[in-house]
Amino acid sequence: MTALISAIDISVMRGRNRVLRDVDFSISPGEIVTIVGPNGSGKSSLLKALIGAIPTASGILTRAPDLRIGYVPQSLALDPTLPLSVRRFLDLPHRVSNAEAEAVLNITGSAAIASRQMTDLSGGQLQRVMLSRALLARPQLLILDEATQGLDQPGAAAFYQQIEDVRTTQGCAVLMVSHDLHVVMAASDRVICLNGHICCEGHPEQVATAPAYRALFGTGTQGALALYRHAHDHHHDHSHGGACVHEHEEAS
Ligand SMILES: Nc1ncnc2c1ncn2[C@@H]1O[C@H](COP(=O)(O)OP(=O)(O)OP(=O)(O)O)[C@@H](O)[C@H]1O
Repeated sequence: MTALISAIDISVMRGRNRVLRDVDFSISPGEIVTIVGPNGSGKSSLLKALIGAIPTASGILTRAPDLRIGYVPQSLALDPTLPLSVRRFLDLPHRVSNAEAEAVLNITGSAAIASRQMTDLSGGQLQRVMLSRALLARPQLLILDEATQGLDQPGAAAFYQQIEDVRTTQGCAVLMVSHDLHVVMAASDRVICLNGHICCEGHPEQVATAPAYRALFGTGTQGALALYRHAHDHHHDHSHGGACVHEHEEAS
C-alpha cells in the first residue's frame, strides 16, 4: 500500500537546535497512528515537518501527490465579544454550502448545535465542531494535535471513539499527538513514542506489554506521569512491531 506520508531519516531544526533526528515514519491510508512523548520532545515539530509547515534539515520526506489533510488544532482562541455561530464558523475561511455543513455536522453528531454560539460550547462540543471543519476538506489524512486537551477522561475517550468512527466511515488515516495514553492506546493501530527520536513504536498491545513501555508509562491510569520523568538512557531497535530495547532508568 502506498504511504500517504513517508519520512526516511529526517532531522528537524528549531532555531539552532536539532529537535528531531533519525526519524523514520510512514502512515498508510486508513491507519490510526498516535505520537506520545514528553513536553518538548518534538511531537508538534514532527507533525509540522510532515505536513510541510516547517522544513526538514536532512533526510527524505515524501507526501502523496495532492494529499488532502484535515487539521484539528489543540485549541481555538475565540473573541468572546464576537458573535459566531457553529454554522458560520464552518464558513471560515471558505464558505460552504448548507448541505456540506450539515453532512459534516451529522458525521460528528453536532447537527443539533449548528445555531449555537461557538463561545457557549463545552470543550467536547468544541472539539467536535473543529473536527467537523477539518472534515470539510474530505481529508485522506486527519491530523490532531492534542485535540483533547481540556477534556476529562470520559470526554477524551468519547472523542477518540468518534475519531475511530470517522476513520471507519470516511476511510481517512489519522495521525494524532496525545497525552491521554490510556485511552489512545485502545484507539490506535500504532503508537510512536518520541523524544527527539523514535524510542519505541508498535501495535498498542505489543507496546503496552513491552517492559520498556511499562517502565515509561507505568501500568495504572497515572502511568502517564512516568513519561515526564523518563530518562532516555537506552538502546534502540527501530524495527516496527513494538520491540523496544531499553535500558531504562525511571525516576520515581
Ligand atoms: N518556533 C520555535 N523556535 C525555536 N524553538 C522551538 C520552536 N517551536 C518549538 N521549539 C522547540 O523545539 C522543541 C520541540 O518542541 P515541540 O513543540 O515540537 O515539542 P512537543 O513534544 O510538541 O511539546 P509539548 O508536549 O510541550 O507540546 C522544544 O525544545 C521547543 O522549545
